[in-house]
Amino acid sequence: MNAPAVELVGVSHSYARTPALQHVSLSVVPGEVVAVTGPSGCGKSTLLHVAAGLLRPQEGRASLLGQDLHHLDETARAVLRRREVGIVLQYGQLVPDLPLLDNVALPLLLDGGDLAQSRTAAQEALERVGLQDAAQAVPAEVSGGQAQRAAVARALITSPRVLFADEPVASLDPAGARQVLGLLMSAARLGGAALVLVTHDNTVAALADREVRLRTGSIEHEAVLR
Ligand SMILES: Nc1ncnc2c1ncn2[C@@H]1O[C@H](COP(=O)(O)OP(=O)(O)OP(=O)(O)O)[C@@H](O)[C@H]1O
Repeated sequence: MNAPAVELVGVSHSYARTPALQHVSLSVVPGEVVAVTGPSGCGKSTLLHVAAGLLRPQEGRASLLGQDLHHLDETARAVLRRREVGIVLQYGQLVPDLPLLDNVALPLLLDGGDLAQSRTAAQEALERVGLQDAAQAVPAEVSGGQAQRAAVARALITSPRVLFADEPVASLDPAGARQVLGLLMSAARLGGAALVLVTHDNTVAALADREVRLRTGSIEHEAVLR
């Protein structure tokens, strides 16, 4: 059995008085695609933020690639995320002042990558999401769907071992959604990345190996799909 790439054990978290997650445990092995589903407000995004080390839960443990996130300081967590993890959050999260090319190159540049090589890799990544002609546009000059595709290109540029995607195709048309899902799925199926896909869309969830359905912060149902 493969060691889990993503692991949550007994995670609970509340915002002020709103409980968002209660005693959630989940592991995802390399190459596995897990869809996290459930109604609005059930805790999907909170789960993803905890699993990616963006939010420290009040109870329980979260590990990435065998490293307990509780034992890493903020800098070490950021380095682990930058090198090994790709994250696509719900609303793009691009740097407003940078052209898409440099937004996508950023994970390589922050890790000391050569500027020209990083930009070449970013241009190739933009081509894979159909944005080769928008490389010099800043995020405010492109549509929501284009910004979302750029965020996917940025998440994939380091060939991460773990991918988290929060509604990655919600703002895309059917062709764009197929393209982006194809890239994320092949990072898992061919590249061996563990992929956690938050979605409210049953047709997207049906592509996963396993579906984990949340309800009011707890796992209500788990189904092996393939
Ligand atoms: N920053 C925050 N401050 C206060 N409450 C929050 C915060 N973020 C989330 N919540 C609350 O925590 C609960 C879980 O929210 P979360 O965003 O994880 O759910 P979700 O399933 O991802 O929702 P959606 O599908 O609408 O994005 C909800 O009741 C939400 O209102």
